[in-house]
Amino acid sequence: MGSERTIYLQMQPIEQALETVQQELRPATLLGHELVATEEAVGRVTAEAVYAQYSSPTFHGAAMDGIAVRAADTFAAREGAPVHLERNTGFVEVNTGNPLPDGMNAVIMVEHIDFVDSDTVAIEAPAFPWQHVRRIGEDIVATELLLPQNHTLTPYDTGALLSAGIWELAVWQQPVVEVIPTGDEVLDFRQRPEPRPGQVVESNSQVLAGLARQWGAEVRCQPPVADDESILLQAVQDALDGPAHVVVIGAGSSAGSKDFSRRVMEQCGRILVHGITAMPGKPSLLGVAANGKLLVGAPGYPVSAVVCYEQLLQPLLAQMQHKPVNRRPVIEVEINRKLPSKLGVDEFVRLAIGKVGDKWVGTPLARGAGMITTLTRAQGVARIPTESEGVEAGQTVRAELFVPAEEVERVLVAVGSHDNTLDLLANALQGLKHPIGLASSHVGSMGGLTALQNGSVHIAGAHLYDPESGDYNFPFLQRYLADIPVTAVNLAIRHQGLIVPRGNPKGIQGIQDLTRDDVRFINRQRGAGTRILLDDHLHRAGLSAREVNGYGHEEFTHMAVAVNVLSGAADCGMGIYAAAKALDLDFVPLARERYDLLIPTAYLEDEKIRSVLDLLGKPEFQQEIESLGGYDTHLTGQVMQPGMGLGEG
Ligand SMILES: Nc1nc2c(c(=O)[nH]1)N[C@H]1C(S)=C(S)[C@@H](COP(=O)(O)OP(=O)(O)OC[C@H]3O[C@@H](n4cnc5c(N)ncnc54)[C@H](O)[C@@H]3O)O[C@H]1N2
Ligand code: MOO
Repeated sequence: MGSERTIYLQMQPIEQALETVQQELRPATLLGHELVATEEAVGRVTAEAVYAQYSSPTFHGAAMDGIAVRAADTFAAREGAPVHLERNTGFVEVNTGNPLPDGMNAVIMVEHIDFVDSDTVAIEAPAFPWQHVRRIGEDIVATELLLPQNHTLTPYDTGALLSAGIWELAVWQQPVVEVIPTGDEVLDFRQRPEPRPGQVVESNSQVLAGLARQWGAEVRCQPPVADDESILLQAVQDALDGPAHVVVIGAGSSAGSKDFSRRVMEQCGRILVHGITAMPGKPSLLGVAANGKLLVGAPGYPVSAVVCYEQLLQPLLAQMQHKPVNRRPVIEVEINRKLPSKLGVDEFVRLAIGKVGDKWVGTPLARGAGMITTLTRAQGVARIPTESEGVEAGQTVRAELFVPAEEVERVLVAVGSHDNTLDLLANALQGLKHPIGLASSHVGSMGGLTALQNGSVHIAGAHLYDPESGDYNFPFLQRYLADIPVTAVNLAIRHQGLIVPRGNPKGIQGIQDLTRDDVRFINRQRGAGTRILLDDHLHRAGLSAREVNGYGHEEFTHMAVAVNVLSGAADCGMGIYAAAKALDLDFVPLARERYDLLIPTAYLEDEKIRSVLDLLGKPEFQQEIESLGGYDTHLTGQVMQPGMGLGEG
C-alpha cells in the first residue's frame, strides 16, 4: 500500500505556480460573453466597450430654482441700478430640472431677484450666459465611450449606463466553481451531524463558497464524497462534464493512503502544480482537465485550504474574469512576540492587530493549519518570506488587513493569562453603542508583563501570586516593570483547583495526591500564574516537582488542561472552576486568586479602556461573571493597591 502513496513533487513558490497555470489556462475558450440587464450587472466585468446611446441631459435645463432669462438683457444691471424684466417676454419662472424656454440662456436664483409686482422683477447683478444651466450632454454625450472593456461594474456605473440609455450589456460569463469535499470522516453539515471521534463537520466548501462569491464566481457545493478513488473520479468527471469551469477537490491532497486527489486529477487531465513553498497550504494541487477546465486540489486543513483558495484560486478566477485581484490594505505592524519561521517556505501568520499608542501592534496567533479560529480572531495576516528565519519581538512586518484600518483602531489588544471572563468582556464590548473589539492572546501572566514592557498592549491579564508577601501582581510589577506606570484593575477573584474527571474516579482530594503513582498530572506552561500557584502549593506541602507524574507536560490554557482531563490523557490538572464546569468535569478547590487587568496608566483615559472600566463597574456585568461559577466579584472594576491581597482585610 505504501508504494501507492503519492509523495509530492517539486514544491514551487506561489508566484511561479501561478505563472505556470496562467500560461496554460485559456480563459477566452472557457468563458464567453453574455448579455445581462444593466440593473443586474454590478460586480460583472464588461466584455467590450460600452458607448452612450443617449446624451445626458438631453436638453438645456435649469440647474436652480428661479427665473430663466436672456443673459444679454441683464448685462446693464448694477447694485442700485436694477434692470427690470417682464414675465414671459423678459423672464420665465423655472424650477430645478425644467427645460429652458426657447431663447433663454441663463437662470437667476430666486434668492437674487425682487418682484416689483407680480409680473415684473428687478435684477441688481448681470447674469452670464449659461449661468445655472445644465447644458445638453454636460454629463454624457451620445456615442462617447462610457466604459472600456474589462471594467468591473460598480453601482455608479449602473447610474451612468441607465442615464445613457444602456439597458443591457455584454459581460464576461461568470466562472462556475464546483466544490467536491472528500473524506470518509467528513460529515455533511446539512445533516446537522454530531461528530464522533475521528469525524469532522465539513466546512471548507462553505468557506470557499463565501470567498469565491466575493470574487465574482458562482459556486456549487456537493456533499462530501467517500474516500474511494473510483467514486471520486466519477464525481470529478461529472462536474467536468457539467457547467463548472473550475472543479475543486477538497482534501486528500497530500501523501496519505487515502489521498486520491492527485491520481484522480491525473486521470482527468494534467497536473501542473503539486506543492507550493507555503505554510499552511503546502500540498495544494493545480491542473488542467482535458477539456481545458481548471482543476484544484485544496488541502484538507481549513487554513491550508484558505491559503490555497486565496493565493492560487483567487488570482486564477480573476484572470478568467479579466479583472485584477482585489488586494487588501497593507500596514506595517510591530510584532510583539518572537516569531520563528521556517526557511524555504512563505509562512502565513495570522495576527491579532490593534493600535497601541501610535503604533500598530500584531500578536501572532497559533500556527496550526487546522485552526479556523486563527482566521476568525485575526485582524490580518503577514506573509513571512521564504528567506526569513523569523521575526524578533519589536520588529515590523507588513500585514494585510481583513478589516478597514478604522475598525482595527477600535480593537483593544490584550496579552497575558487566559480567563473565561475575558470572553464575557469581549462580547459585552461588542454590544456597546461604539463597539470595541477585544483581541486577546493567551501567553500566561508573565508573557503579559513582557508585552507591557515592550509597550505593545493595552491590557495584560495577570494573576501572579507572590508567596512571600501574599500579594498579587504588584511584587512582579515592581520587579519587572518598575519604570512603567501600570494600574491594576481587578477583573475578578477566581477559584483555582484540581480539575478531575466527572465523579472523581481516583478520589483526588488535594495537592498530596499529585505524587501518587496512579495519578497523571497535566501542567501549565512556565510563566503561567497557575503554574506559580501550583509550585507554591507543592512547596507548602513539602513536595517537590519531581514527585509529580506529568509535571513536565504543559498546556497553555485552562481549557486545554480541562480537555486533557476530559479525554483521559491526564487524571487531573490545575485550573479554574469555570474550565471544569464548561466541560462538565469535577473540581477540587485549592485556592482563590486575584485576576487583574494590568493597564499602562498612560492609557487609562483611552476611550476603549474607559469603556472596559465602565463595564466592569456595572452590577449586571458582575452578575454575568458570577453566573459562570467559581468567581467572586467584590473587587471587580476596582483599582488595586499593593498589599490588598484578596481584599478581605
Ligand atoms: N506524511 C505527511 N503527511 C502530511 C503532510 C506531509 O507533507 N507528509 N502534509 C501535511 C499538510 S502540510 C497538510 S496541509 C495536510 C493536508 O492533507 P490533505 O489535503 O490530504 O487532507 P486530509 O488529510 O484529508 O485532511 C486534513 C484535515 O482536514 C480535515 N478536513 C478535510 N476536509 C475537510 C472539510 N471539507 N472541512 C473541514 N475539515 C476538513 C480532515 O478531517 C483532516 O483533519 O496533510 C498533512 N499530512
Ligand atoms: O502546509 Mo499544511 O498546508 O499546513 O498545514
